[in-house]
Amino acid sequence: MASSWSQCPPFEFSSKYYHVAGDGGGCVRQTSFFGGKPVLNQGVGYSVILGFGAFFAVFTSFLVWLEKRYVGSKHTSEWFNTAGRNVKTGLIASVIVSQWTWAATILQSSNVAWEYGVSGPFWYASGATIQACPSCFLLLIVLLFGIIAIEIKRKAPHAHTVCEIVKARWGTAAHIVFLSFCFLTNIIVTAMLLLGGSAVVNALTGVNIYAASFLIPLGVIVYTLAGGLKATFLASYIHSVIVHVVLVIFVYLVYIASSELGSPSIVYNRLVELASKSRICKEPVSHHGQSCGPASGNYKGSYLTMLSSGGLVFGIINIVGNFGTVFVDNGYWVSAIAARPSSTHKGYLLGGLVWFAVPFSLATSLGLGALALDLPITESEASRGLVPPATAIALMGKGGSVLLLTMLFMAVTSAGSSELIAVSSLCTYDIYRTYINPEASGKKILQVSRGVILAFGCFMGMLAVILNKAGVSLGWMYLAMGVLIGSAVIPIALMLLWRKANAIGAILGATVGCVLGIITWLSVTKIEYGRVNLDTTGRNAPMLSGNLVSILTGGAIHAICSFLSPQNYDWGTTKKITVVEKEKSDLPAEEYKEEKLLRAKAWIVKWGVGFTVVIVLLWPLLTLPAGDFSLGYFTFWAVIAIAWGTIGSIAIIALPIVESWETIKSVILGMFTNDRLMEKVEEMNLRLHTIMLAIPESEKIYLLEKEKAKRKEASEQETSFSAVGQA
Ligand SMILES: NC(N)=O
Repeated sequence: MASSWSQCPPFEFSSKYYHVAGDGGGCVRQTSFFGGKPVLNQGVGYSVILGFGAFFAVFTSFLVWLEKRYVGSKHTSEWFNTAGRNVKTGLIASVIVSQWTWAATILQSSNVAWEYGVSGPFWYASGATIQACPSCFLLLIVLLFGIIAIEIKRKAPHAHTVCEIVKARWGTAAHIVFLSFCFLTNIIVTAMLLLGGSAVVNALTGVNIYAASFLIPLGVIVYTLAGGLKATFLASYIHSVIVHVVLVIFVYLVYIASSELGSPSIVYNRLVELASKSRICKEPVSHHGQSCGPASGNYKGSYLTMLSSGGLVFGIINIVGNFGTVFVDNGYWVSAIAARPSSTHKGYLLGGLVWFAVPFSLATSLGLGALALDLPITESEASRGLVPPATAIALMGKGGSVLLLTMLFMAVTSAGSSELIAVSSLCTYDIYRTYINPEASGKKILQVSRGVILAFGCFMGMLAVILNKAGVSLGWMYLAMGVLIGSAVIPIALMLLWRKANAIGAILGATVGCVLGIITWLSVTKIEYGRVNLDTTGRNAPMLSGNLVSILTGGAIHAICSFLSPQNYDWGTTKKITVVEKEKSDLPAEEYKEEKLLRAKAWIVKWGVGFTVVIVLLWPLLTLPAGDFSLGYFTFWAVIAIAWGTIGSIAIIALPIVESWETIKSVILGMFTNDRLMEKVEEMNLRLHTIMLAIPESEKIYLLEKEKAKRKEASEQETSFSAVGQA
């Protein structure tokens, strides 16, 4: 393990990233990993963006058509925007996973692993509060939203969006305020998707970053336009499958199969060696912003510890921002609305547990892998999300970059299509139907929904171009999101959970909390660093204070106002929100029964709290005595990452197929045989027979009509014969 630091390269395994200076001036590290040179050619980049885009546009539209043709679903505006409120557990879980898997989930999680070591992926996946209790809040956020999802079914069963519920409960002023926060959330999430997506496509293939920003949303617009929410759900499943297959490949590569790493003990030994205090990190053996030597702010400078102050600060910022992007993103409300009431809670729990593996297992592999390979990644490359592509290239060459590109494309497009639907339903139901045309027909609603998808899709591209031009990075946006939208989280959650919560408190909490959060963020930046720019505002201290002030003051103001003047609301008006097209539902009425929904709520609270205690208390508490991990402890950690990734992937791939087997069978039968048609004819016969039994005259009328039709036919034949005879 003892290396001679004066020799070049300092480590045999990373020799390709070092060279001896021509003037004999010693060892020089490569100044960056990518060095502006793409690994793949532009043709591959355009093929992935346009090829996958076109494939998904055609394939998903075809699946939706098959469902219409052989399963008999009617494509009304309600179906377009709520998928019939009948989506089952497995598909809901897969939707939650793909909707919640952003470019940042793949890229930023590995960035924090590269910065803080093992705590980074855990903090990303779980979010955290205090060092003594590095908790599982991100998972908790999804679990908590599971409770909200059940409350929607109980208290606003016909709602289409979160803002419809706000208006029904708190009136127009609150509606306008929360509509603005919801749009802001969609814009922030969309911006992050395209910033991460375009940066990686550009770094790996050299495709122009602005062209990538415009072309990535193209395929998504087409299939979302064609099939609405159901299309995004079907595409989400396929995207989830691809993301999880690639995830498992990378995890196994780093810890089992790769010739460069290939076992937890190699990764462990390398991480110990790289963080050694005796390592020389001066120019030009290493450059400013590259990882070298002990990790600052970590216990004993180790990458193998949960005791990391940087990780802790990131964790707190993470929890605030992610509360915002779940609770204030209409996309999650739309998914909850689309879920079959008996599937909602299980779908959210399963989705939350499976999603945990994406940042945790992937970043424990690719993020730590980047460190263990001593890659010369720079701070700027890491902030743009380029840690995982660097590791993928180092381990697998071009194949790795194609896999990573594919995985990222899936994440960006599936989360992007969910954002399209989220914005489209807000514009359609909360602006058009509420303020412009309250009597709008289903057909008109469908037209407006599609128009908004097209418009917002184009806006997505322009937004990414503007942000890229302004130099905003994925990492900066990820940390800033909680400052901007955190203040709306508690008021929006209390809307369905607390009868005393009043309108004025909600409005003041969200707006004043946001303004105070921004003032604090910028003031701390000015005081700490003397100047306010993208670099200084993106540092940990200002982001931490801005995020905390925003969410806490938002909640405190709302709570104080509501205690002073409680609304004592009974959810009467939210229950009266109406659907546009009343149609026969396939759901049995008992799906909406109060006792059943209360049982579901008790279930999600029990299991949500159970899982949270395990991950919030047991898991982190067990890491405290470990301090700087031993080899055995790290091996156990890596095994958890591998197992969680593998089991989660199997569950999310298999369950939707098992649950929808009857529908799949029915489509296949319908496509290749007449069995389905015959089944339908038999069912119609049975229905007619039942009607005739119930209304005896109907049989007499039917026989008379039949006789009349026969006589008519005979007389027509006679006329035509005599015409032929005369001729
Ligand atoms: N969805 C997130 N925070 O990756």
